[in-house]
Amino acid sequence: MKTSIATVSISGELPDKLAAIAAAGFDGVEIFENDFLAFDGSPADVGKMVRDHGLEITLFQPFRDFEGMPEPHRARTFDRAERKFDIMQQLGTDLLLVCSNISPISLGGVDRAAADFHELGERAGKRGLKVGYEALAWGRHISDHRDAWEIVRRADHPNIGLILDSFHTLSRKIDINSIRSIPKEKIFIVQLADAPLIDMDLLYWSRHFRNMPGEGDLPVAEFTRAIAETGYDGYFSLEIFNDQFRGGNANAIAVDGYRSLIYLGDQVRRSPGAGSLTVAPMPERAEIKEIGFIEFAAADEEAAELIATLKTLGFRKTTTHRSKQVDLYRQGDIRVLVNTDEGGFAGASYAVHGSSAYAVALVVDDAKRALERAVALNAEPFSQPVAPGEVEMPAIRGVGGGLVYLLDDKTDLGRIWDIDFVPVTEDSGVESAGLRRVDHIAQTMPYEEMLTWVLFYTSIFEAGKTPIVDIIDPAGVVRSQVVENVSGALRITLNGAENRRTLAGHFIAETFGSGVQHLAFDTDDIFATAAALRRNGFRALHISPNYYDDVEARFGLDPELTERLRAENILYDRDEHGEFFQLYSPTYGEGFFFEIVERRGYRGYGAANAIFRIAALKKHLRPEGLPKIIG
Ligand SMILES: O=C(O)c1ccc(O)c(O)c1
Ligand SMILES: [Mg+2]
Repeated sequence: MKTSIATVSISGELPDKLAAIAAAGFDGVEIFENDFLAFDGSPADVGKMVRDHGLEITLFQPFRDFEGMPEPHRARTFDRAERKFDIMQQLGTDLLLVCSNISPISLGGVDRAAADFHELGERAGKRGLKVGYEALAWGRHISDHRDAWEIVRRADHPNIGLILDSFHTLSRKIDINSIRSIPKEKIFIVQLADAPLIDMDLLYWSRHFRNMPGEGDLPVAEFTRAIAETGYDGYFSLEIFNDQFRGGNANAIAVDGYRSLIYLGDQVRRSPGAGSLTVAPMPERAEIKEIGFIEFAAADEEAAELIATLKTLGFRKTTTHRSKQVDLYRQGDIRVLVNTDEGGFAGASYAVHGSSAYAVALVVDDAKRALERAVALNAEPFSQPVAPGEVEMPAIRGVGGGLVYLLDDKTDLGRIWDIDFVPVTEDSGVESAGLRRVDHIAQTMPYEEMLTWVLFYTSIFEAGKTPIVDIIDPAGVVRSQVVENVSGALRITLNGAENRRTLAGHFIAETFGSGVQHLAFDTDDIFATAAALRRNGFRALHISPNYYDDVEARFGLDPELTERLRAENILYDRDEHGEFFQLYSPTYGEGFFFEIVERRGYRGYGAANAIFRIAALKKHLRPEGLPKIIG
């Protein structure tokens, strides 16, 4: 599989775009005409710059409003094409993309268009160039790749072929199967883009909302599979028009793009009939069996406050690390590590972000293979020295520069608590609150980063994503999307903040980056848990009484249940699968908090309650700009 990306997909000036594209690992680049026109240098200069980066120019585009023009426009259109051929020869590329005509004066007729292409093929052939025809989803006469293919077929010229673009085909829900009967040598190149499902005008959707394969909702893998089944093994080229990417970080977008293509190739490679596609093999997506631990970096009073909170939540210190200042707090299957070591990555993380849950360990079937896949997908591996005899945990860098450790039961990784830790007996003076496991981990990030991390998790791990929902904060909207696996062992909510006045935005600004903003633990009996927490001295987040009147009316609750919810500050929700109960802590530090949930079949995350608990949580934050009050 040869990889390419259109310059239009990346932010910045042409030289910056090319540098980012090359650094990310692409083999080729489509030169988008506007990027070329805005660049102060000759076509030959651009060609040299591209090749100096080790890239190939896969095509020059777009050439618009060509086929079916009445005279005298027709003659002028051919003159225009000759001028573009001149540029292509100086650039050093042999393929021109012609997109279907949108001009109101263009004439229909498959044979007329085929004749135009035949003549263009003659002219291109004289110069050793080729022309590919692409059906725009909003083309005036041609808006379907099947019609474009019929024109190419009738043009019957070796220098005229078809260009398939997943967006144009999938946005119109055109039968993918129709691709399988196109001869592979007539497919000159394949362009790929995904998009979120939004019901809007096709042109506007395409020009502003495309995203990388796997980031949206279109069946791009099925589309690619159909192409692979033709035997095509040429370039797959990303062509992403996206407002956010245009303003984003060129390097990060290019890395995401490359990851999306490699991941797509891997998905297609695994299906029967895709044998022609040359893709380097990598281990399959790793199945997450449980959350191994969550590790906080903390120091001084913040560490003391965290430990005190963990105790009121019913956690007990059970073991301590042999060589580092790291203690393990346990309850049910939940393991929370508190790392107060000044050395190592935890110390460095603390210095930058303050106390935070900077590392999460995921238990997979085979940690080594999971790491291998992550690295194949350009994740950044992480390691640091360990003391002799201690276990070296494979890890990759995750959200906000934090760590994702990978554990398994196959190796010493499964015995890490016996090897690296020694038991302690400490009377914590608190009772267990019946917390059983981690329900979900909420990571907060700037909105622009969300697609990056959705792709990161779903490409490396066996997990799917839910649609994005809007969470209303009194100071703005926060977008939330869930990455989860079928067993429920992995549930991560990604929250994208657009401004710093929201609870999520405040957290990012004050902790200097993205990270885990809250942890949700699961109980079998929320009322028993609430009572135990109260006895431990835990103070639940106070919820407005108005909420309970509404919830009782909305769900038709028994007033006795409403009264119990109100007394314990428990939030309630229901979906078609069952009921949901939520209890929150106040915020700590710059907006971190804990949540406790009981699921009675319910599958969501209480989005309907978010507006109420966010308003309540925000009351605990110090006002913006005021100095922190100690003590
Ligand atoms: O939006 C457009 O006009 C446009 C141009 C060229 C393409 O290849 C395409 O997919 C869309
Ligand atoms: Mg296209």
